[in-house]
Amino acid sequence: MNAQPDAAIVVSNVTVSYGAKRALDDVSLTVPAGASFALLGPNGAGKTTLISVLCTLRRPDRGSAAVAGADVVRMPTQARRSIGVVFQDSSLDDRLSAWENLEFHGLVYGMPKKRRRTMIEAALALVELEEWTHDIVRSFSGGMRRRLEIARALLHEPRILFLDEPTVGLDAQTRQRIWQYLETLRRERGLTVLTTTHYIEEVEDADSVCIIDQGRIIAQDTPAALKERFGQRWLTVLPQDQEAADAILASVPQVRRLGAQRLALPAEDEAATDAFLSTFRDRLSEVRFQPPTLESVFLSLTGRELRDRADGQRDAEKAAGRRGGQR
Ligand SMILES: Nc1ncnc2c1ncn2[C@@H]1O[C@H](COP(=O)(O)OP(=O)(O)OP(=O)(O)O)[C@@H](O)[C@H]1O
Repeated sequence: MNAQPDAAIVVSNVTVSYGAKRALDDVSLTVPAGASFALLGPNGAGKTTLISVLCTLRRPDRGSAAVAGADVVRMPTQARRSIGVVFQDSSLDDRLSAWENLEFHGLVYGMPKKRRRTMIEAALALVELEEWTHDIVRSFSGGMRRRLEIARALLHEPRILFLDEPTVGLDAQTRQRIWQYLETLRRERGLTVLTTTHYIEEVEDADSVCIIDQGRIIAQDTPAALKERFGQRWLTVLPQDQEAADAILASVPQVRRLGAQRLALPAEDEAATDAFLSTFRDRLSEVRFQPPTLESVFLSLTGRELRDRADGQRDAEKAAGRRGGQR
């Protein structure tokens, strides 16, 4: 692997399989130091697997990866010291208080007592949990737990922070707050932040977005450049009934299904769009033009919507499993 001095993360041709299932297929990417980098992809794309490799939890079958200049296979201890991780599923001990959870983490990292104390206080202040310092985590809401996990991930002052779907199942306000903490950290401490998500709206402000699908990277650039290159205007329609949907699908080859009921067709060709609407308008109960979005980038690249119907259900299940009460 070529050393890249200003790169926080370098992944080179990484392949990982679980039995016959190839979760990552020849993945390469570079994340500059201090960047906010979003890994965007549907369920099962390989996002968690990539984070596991970068966190030294899973050895790649092929290829190599380095964080803050430390190869994750050859120098795992050094690699671990430079990263903080917020896993998809909560790994807090909910029988302990917020302070005790952080104290335990500080001990694991061999932080001396005085520094532990200072850092715990600072981390709890950052995520606005000082008031709940000595409360038992079991009584915390989903949002409070996530904030505490972020505080814990930062305790040993890592240079890189990995967050695997940090806002799944949280309400919009809490999600926004979490992104604010991360942005502050990045600006003030030069932290590199790699986040996985399937919430498109959350990656609009990232420096770089990497779209991953079925274990392969299919595009990587700034959100604006991705939209410019791959984004299309789409016309999405809701046929009045199944018969109308079947008629459209049979006669317009470029139409794609969107979820269970809606159909979409590229709207770049005005004449073709007008012809479509004059033929089918009476059989449609909803017509919408969509400007280029990252969602349309994903659709153009894969022929599928990023957020399928199962997602909402999955988010709700995750949230239910995670939430200890609402505050
Ligand atoms: N321990 C495992 N054993 C077998 N297959 C696995 C294992 N972990 C992941 N996979 C499979 O590897 C693929 C990639 O999974 P991964 O969890 O990395 O995706 P993801 O993008 O993080 O999805 P999600 O958002 O659902 O977590 C999926 O097809 C998944 O079913």
